[in-house]
Parts: sequence; structure tokens; C-alpha cells
Amino acid sequence: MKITVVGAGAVGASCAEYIAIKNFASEVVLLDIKEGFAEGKAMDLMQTASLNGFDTKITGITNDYSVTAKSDICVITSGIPRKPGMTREELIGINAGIVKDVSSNLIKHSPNTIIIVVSNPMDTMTYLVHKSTDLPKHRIIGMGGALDSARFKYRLAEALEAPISDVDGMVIGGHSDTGMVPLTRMATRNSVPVTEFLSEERLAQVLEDTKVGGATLTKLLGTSAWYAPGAAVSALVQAIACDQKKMFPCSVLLEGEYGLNDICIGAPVILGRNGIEKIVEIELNDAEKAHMQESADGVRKTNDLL
Ligand SMILES: NC(=O)c1ccc[n+]([C@@H]2O[C@H](COP(=O)([O-])OP(=O)(O)OC[C@H]3O[C@@H](n4cnc5c(N)ncnc54)[C@H](O)[C@@H]3O)[C@@H](O)[C@H]2O)c1
Ligand SMILES: O=C(O)C[C@H](O)C(=O)O
Repeated sequence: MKITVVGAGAVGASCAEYIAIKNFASEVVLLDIKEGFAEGKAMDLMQTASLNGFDTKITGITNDYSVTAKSDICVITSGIPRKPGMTREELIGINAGIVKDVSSNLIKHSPNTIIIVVSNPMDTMTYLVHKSTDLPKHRIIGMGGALDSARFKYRLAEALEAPISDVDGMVIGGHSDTGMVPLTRMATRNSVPVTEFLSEERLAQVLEDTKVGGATLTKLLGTSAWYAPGAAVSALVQAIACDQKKMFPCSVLLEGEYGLNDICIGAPVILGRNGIEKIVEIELNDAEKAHMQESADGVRKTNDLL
């Protein structure tokens, strides 16, 4: 199993590290445009192999896509991150050109690959890959919901004063400060709805903290987060590589599901060896449907800027 990660920056390197530590891939290629940068990150990571006990070979390369040839999965993290006070949508001007270029180079050398889009604004960048390549929809996946759901579970556990492993929950909708749709009604602690334990006010706070999860970290770090994003990408990569048939919310091209068409937005999907093996339609109540519609309106506004 060969995996390419484009962008050896904070998220790309973290993602390569988690993939390697989980030891399911034979090779990870890290590619960056900055001379020597990916080579340096790959060497540094390889020097952790004997300490962390993995056999995955990590190779770094400066902008030579021939080294990525025949990758089973390609992850796109190349592009600029936001700074405190910015929205993800403001990154579109620079990142759209990068993502279009990178995806076309990747497909030239790996026509059968599955692409995972991470660069922001992620739902629009995923849509751009659909519009600018011939890849079938099940092989284009946007990563956002897996991260947002991890943050939702972190905030729920905090409110419940419970271990995170006791908590389950999912965030669908757009990966933006206002567009996320955390499914509070369906979140549980050991199968018991969290609404049994938390007041409406506390749940509203959990919801708000989840939605601004990325912005909160950007303010603290001066740039956007990388550990949880890297871990979320590696979980999607592992689900595909190991044919796990796991369910994650991912940005996916919708064709009627959730009443939406011609848009990439977060919805639950089953991930396996073929990429997106199924889009799961869950029954939403009227309020959730309205949130999903509002979220889609926001994503479409950003898509219109392409
Ligand atoms: N979808 C998500 O949940 C999520 C989570 C975190 C970050 N992100 C996004 O991921 C992107 C990367 O974030 P980061 O923190 O790793 O940034 P970073 O600046 O640390 O790394 C980006 C890397 O991309 C490289 N790059 C730029 N143009 C390139 C090109 N044409 N080809 C190859 N490499 C190129 C840069 O040299 C840099 O090393 C940002 O757009 C950020 O907003 C998304
Ligand atoms: O917040 C960001 O800009 C990066 C990423 O989308 C995140 O949610 O951490």
C-alpha cells in the first residue's frame, strides 16, 4: 500500500507520522514544493522508526511527481493555513490554484488513486477536484467531519466529566466556523443520549465550542492545528487501506442525498478499499434539515468564488 501526502508542512508531516506509527502502509511519499523540506521531514520521521517500532518507509521529494507513481491513496494538504482572525474561506484565492495543480499532477502518475482533500476551504477544494478531474465521485473524499466529530467528542466529554471513550457523536455539514451541524440529539454516553445528562444551555455551549474548534486553536497557536487533523486523515487512510468499512462523516459529492445536489459537503459515508463505498442517509429532524440547508448555502457561496 503506497500513500502520497502532498504538503510536508504541519498537517502533512503529522499525517505521515500517524500513518507510519500505525504500521499498515508499506510506503509513504511526502512531497513539497519547498526545496529539501520534504526530504528533511522524511529523514527526521524515519529516524523515529526504531524508537516507535514501525516499518513503513517514508520518502521525501521536492516536487517530482514521478516518485508518487502508482499511489493507492493521495492526500492533499498543500496550501496556506489561516492566521488568527481569518476564516477558512479567505484561503480560496491561493489554495484553489494549488489544489487544482496538485490533483492534476497526482492523477497523471496515479490514475487509479483515491484522493483525500485536506486543504481549506476543504468542501470547496473537494468540489474543485470533482470539477477539474475525471475521477469518479467515490474516489474523491474531503476530510473535515472526522476532525470536527473528534472535537465534538472532546467537548462532550469535558461537559459530561467523562472519559472520551465513553462518548460518541458526529458532526455533518460544511467544515466552517458557522456551517458545522453537530448531531447533538444523537450523541450518547454509553448508549444513553447526552441530553439525559446535560442541560440545553450546556449543550448549546458544547455546540458553539465545537463549531469554532479550528478558530480557537488558530488563535492559541498563531496558525491552524495539526495533531488532530493529522490523526483524522490517518484514520480515513487506514479505513481505506485496511478495507475497514468504517463510517466517518466526509465531504462527498451529493446527488440528491439530504435533498442536496451538485455540492461537496459533510455526510456520513462508509470507507473501504474502494474509497466511499456508500453514503449513509440518516433521518434528520426539521431543525437538523434546516441547519444542513443553511450550511449548504454557505458552501455554495464559497463554491461560487471558484
Ligand atoms: N480539512 C481540515 O480539517 C484541515 C485541518 C487542518 C489544516 N487544514 C488545511 O491544510 C492546509 C495545510 O495546513 P498546514 O498547517 O499543514 O500548513 P503548512 O504551511 O504548515 O504546510 C503547507 C505546505 O504546503 C506546501 N505547498 C504549498 N504549495 C505547494 C504546492 N504547489 N505543491 C506542494 N506543496 C506545496 C508548503 O511548502 C508547505 O510546506 C491549509 O490549507 C489548512 O487550512 C485543513
Ligand atoms: O481551522 C483551520 O483553519 C484548520 C482546520 O480546518 C481545522 O479545523 O483545524
